[in-house]
Amino acid sequence: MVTKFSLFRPRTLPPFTLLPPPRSAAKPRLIPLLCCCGGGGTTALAFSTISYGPSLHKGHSPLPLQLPNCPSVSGDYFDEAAFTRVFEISALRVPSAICSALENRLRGHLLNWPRIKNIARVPGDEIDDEMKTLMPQSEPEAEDGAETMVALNRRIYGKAVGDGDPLNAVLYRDKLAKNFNSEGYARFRNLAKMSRPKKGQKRDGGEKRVVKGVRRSEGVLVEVVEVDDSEDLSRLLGEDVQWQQKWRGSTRLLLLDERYSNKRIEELPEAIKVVFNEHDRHDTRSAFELVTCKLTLFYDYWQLNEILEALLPKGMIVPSAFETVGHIAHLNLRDEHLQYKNIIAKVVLDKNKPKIQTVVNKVDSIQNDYRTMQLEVLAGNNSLVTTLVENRLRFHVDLAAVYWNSRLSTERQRLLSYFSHSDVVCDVFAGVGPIAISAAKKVKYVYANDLNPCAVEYLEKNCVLNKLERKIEVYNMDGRRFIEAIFANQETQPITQVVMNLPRDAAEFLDSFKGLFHGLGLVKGCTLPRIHVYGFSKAEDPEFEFHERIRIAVSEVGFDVQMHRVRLVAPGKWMLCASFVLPERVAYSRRG
Ligand SMILES: C[S@@+](CC[C@H](N)C(=O)[O-])C[C@H]1O[C@@H](n2cnc3c(N)ncnc32)[C@H](O)[C@@H]1O
Repeated sequence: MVTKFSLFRPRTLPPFTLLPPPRSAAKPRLIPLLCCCGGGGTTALAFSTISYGPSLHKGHSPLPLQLPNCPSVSGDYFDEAAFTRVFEISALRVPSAICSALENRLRGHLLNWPRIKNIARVPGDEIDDEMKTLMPQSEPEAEDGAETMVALNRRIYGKAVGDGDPLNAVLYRDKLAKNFNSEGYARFRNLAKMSRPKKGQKRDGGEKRVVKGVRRSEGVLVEVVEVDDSEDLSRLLGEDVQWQQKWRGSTRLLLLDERYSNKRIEELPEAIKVVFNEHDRHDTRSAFELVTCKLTLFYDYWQLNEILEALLPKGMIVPSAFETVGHIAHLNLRDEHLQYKNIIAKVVLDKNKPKIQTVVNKVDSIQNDYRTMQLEVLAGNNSLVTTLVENRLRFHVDLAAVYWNSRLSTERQRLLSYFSHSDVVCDVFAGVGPIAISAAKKVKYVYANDLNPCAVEYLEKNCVLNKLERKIEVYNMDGRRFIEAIFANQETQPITQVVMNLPRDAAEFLDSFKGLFHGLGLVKGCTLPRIHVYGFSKAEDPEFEFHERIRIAVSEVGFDVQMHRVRLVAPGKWMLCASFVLPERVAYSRRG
């Protein structure tokens, strides 16, 4: 499987560039653009008009972004915390029961950022179903917060402490202590969370801002920032306890579009105002309110290209693609990337876990006979033995010792489509068996061969793994000898299809077919095999050039060859597949 990212150059947002305005007619706001400078990793603020959506160039950063090319930073390390960005956005806090209906109604006004749900939970106010049955039937008719809690205590425990009078704070605290653990209510897990108020949350002007309600998943955290000027009982009771405030019940946050950040209700669009007015906001028992939220996006949130774009030097092309073989991501880094190879590998690993466990880079081009790759493990575990699935078949592969190329899976499918159930296939360069084993599922019988003993070992394992060992016979020979032996053996079934997938050299093996049928006592006119031979060509007319090589190899000119361009393996270099029926004159010629 090949994971593709489009080739792109890092986006640079020059200060004061005018970008398309946000979706609303509202004026684009100027917000700080965090950028990294080489001067000891300090954060400098530049200003830029912003485009819509989340960006590492927007929001507030608790830490300066340190680039690996900064002199003070090691090329192998970066701090994930530098990718934390905090955005202040507005949200409607609404009763959970009506939240879906409101979401549909306000869709065009809700936050529409990738991978961020526009509904967020506020864990502290969740009520279990069990608890709901104990609650008064209709929320609006409920008593105020204190009375509600006393009533609850009575319903749950019978006679409550201080029965007859509202519980004072000390008694209430005492009661809670018996029923809370660090997670919240021991029995009603979601009811509330016990935590101490965070220090230093005083805002300018003396207002206390309580950050409340937490949801962190996939690198996203939503917190409600509530302006709380009531008596500071939360210090005593825990910040999530709504002591002497309205009892809201279960609520949800509908995150509003970024253009409504820091707006007052009066400034919101009519659609939201109408909804708001339908719910009497002056009713202290109503859960409906406009709140400010802190939306924090962590390293986990950002995508591979966004992280690499920020880490790699300006103007450097971000690595665009990698191949996956089972749990291994296989990079093919350019020279310019090599000094950042560990960082690139770490990000690839982080962003593709758990499927990817190992990241490797090809060290050299394939040059050896067994077509194996020189790989360097850059991140993750060191094992290059993996299992992968192709065409609903499983293959064990040791990338250090055998050839495998997932990019050829489409080509293998194309080839298989030419085979029928009556075919007998001979795979001369079978590797670990992607063609041979897939063919065995469809055709009558397969003879599979490879020169590499390790590939043959895996080929045999894979036959068993796919329960096809009865339909495949495996050989470990040189291709030329194999062709001669398999066609000379009277006991083998007549071969109808021959696959020769060794693009660099396979055409040179075609002379093995010359005179192969001569003297075998076969009747002239019997079915001759169809040969599928692969090759590379850098010629201007690759089909013509490859055809020529085939003609020369078999010393015959007058036969039809069907050509197929498989893929460009390098600029100007095609991999081709030529298919033809072995010409009679070649098959029955006298052997020299
Ligand atoms: C390009 S790989 C193709 C493997 C398999 N068909 C696939 O698609 O994965 C070529 C295979 O030919 C094998 N090979 C190389 N020279 C050979 C030879 N002279 N005789 C037989 N096999 C050879 C290599 O070991 C390698 O597994």
